[in-house]
Amino acid sequence: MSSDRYHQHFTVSWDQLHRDVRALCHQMIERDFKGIVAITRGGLIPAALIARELDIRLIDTVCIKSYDHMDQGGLDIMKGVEHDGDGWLLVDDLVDTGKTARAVRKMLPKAHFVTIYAKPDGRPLVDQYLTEVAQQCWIQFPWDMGVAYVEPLVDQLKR
Ligand SMILES: O=P(O)(O)OC[C@H]1O[C@H](OP(=O)(O)OP(=O)(O)O)[C@H](O)[C@@H]1O
Ligand code: HPA
Ligand SMILES: [Mg+2]
Repeated sequence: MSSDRYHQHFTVSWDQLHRDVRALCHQMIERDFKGIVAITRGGLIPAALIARELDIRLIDTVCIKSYDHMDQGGLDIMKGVEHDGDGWLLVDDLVDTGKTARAVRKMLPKAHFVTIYAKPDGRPLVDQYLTEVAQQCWIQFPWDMGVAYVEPLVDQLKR
């Protein structure tokens, strides 16, 4: 499948991401987890921020790749875990089609699965998320962006 399905962008700044992760942590404050399993690579930064808020020191990974930028390919699972996720928090940055989530759910059926952002097709696969984003929207994360000079509007209009 290709990037044709994305018609809009939802740009997330570092600051916005941090606030969104903290808001999700507020909803989990009463819970006690054995540790976090982060789904690489997108889940790593939310996992680190959640670990700090909930004082979790034990962190493992499931290493999996599905996309080359906006192009979805086959699932490449490079590393799993040796348990069923019971008592563990499973973290990814987002769920889109749900293909990644479905595969990880099979590996860790008992984990509490959270993402920061969720699109409608993948939403039923996670236990908790903070913000719903339209299916045709590409979520642009801060680690994929840089700060750039923008020409003043008057100069742009001269060209
Ligand atoms: O619901 P899906 O359609 O499966 O898409 C969601 C997955 O895609 C992205 O990972 P990606 O495979 O791009 O790897 P990355 O985390 O290393 O960027 C994202 O971080 C999720 O893990
Ligand atoms: O909307 C998205 N943004 C970033 N990575 C992704 N991987 C699947 N969907 C997305
Ligand atoms: Mg990912």
